[in-house]
Amino acid sequence: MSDTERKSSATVSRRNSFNKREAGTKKLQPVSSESIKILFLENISEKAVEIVKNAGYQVESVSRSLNEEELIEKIKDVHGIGIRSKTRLNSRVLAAADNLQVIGCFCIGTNQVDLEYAASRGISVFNSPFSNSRSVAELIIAEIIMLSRKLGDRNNEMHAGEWNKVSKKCHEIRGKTVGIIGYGHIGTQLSVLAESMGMKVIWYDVLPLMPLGRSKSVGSLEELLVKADYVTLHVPETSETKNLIGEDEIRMMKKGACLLNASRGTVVDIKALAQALRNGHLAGAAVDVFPQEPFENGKFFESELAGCPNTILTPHIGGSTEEAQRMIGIEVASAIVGYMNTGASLNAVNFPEIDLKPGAVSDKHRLRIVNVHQNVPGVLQKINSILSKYNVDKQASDSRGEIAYYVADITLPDPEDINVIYAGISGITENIITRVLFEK
Ligand SMILES: O=C(O)[C@H](O)COP(=O)(O)O
Repeated sequence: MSDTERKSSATVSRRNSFNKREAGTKKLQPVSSESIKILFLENISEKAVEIVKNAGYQVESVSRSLNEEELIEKIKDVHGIGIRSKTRLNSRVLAAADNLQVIGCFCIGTNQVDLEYAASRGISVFNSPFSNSRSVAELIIAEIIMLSRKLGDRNNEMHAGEWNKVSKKCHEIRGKTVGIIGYGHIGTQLSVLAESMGMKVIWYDVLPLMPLGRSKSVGSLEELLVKADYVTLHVPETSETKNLIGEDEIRMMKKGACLLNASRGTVVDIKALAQALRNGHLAGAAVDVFPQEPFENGKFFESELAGCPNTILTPHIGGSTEEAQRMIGIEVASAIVGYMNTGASLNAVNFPEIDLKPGAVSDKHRLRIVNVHQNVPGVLQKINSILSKYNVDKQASDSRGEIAYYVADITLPDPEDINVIYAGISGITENIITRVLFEK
């Protein structure tokens, strides 16, 4: 659908619904909530499904991720999509999404989405920056103990019928040093848990941050690698973190140290890690994330790490607990509904942030204009000249990079005027998306 077709079909549906509006109604919402289509992939929690259904939207939930071609087909007519870490929303996929207005990443990471391209198309992206951090931190604590007691190997042996009672090279974690790379939501949770179990905590972050408890920041990654008995990664996937831990960094680690990665698969050079485990430089590793991960459960998985000594491999389950998924479901689904119904972009990761509170309830024809436009001089003047005939109750605008976001509440003497306003604003050359929301 071309931009012109997109605009005109929206005008028609909005006009029809506006005429059906009942007097004395109070909540902002899109023209016709029931025509909004949301696609959820990767087994997003039932709680999230419930929230978007309660908003009146249509929702389709698929338990797996989709590949690029499948996505291009499926994303065509949806207004919102919910994904987790596996689904790649690159510019080719997003270019096919004619109606898409909002993306919900039901996880922490947003590296799987081309955020800048999404913004340039007026699509806002939300995530859940901390709801699964406790689950990841608990997994790391469990794995530190498992590695220090070589539980993975003992478990495998027992299942294979071999009794192997040993204490050599098995240790308590009390008094040992854990080195946390990335002191964000997960790193700090882990810091507190590890310290409460008697571990010494050192950490390294590119930002100056407040150390929790008795933890200490170190001046460089190298210093952390040299000092820690357990090195654990909690960084996002960026160009700076790609292969952050390679052959040289592994060599710097203490002989007999362990490496844990529950961040992103690209952060560790898997080949170098496998080699260090096989030649005994490292005593163990726990890896939850991989450069290539299967799209769905039950698929074949292979890695050079398979069969390495004292190596725990898990299928990207750091955040996979009922508690985390429920919390993430509530947080991100509410952000999607908030954005669709009121235009609130607070905490969006790629968008200017506006959260315009609706004014006192009125029995007049009040509506909200939500507009994304190119961030160039003169656009606000054009919008305001279109709105100058009407009473603008409130307005707000903000910009981020190449896009600007504008939200205004206006009162109309004649409901039919909405068509003039909509056509005017969406017809501005710099317009990216214009939406109209009603108090119903
Ligand atoms: O980004 C995250 O929050 C974690 O990697 C978990 O991702 P998941 O929701 O795909 O398990």
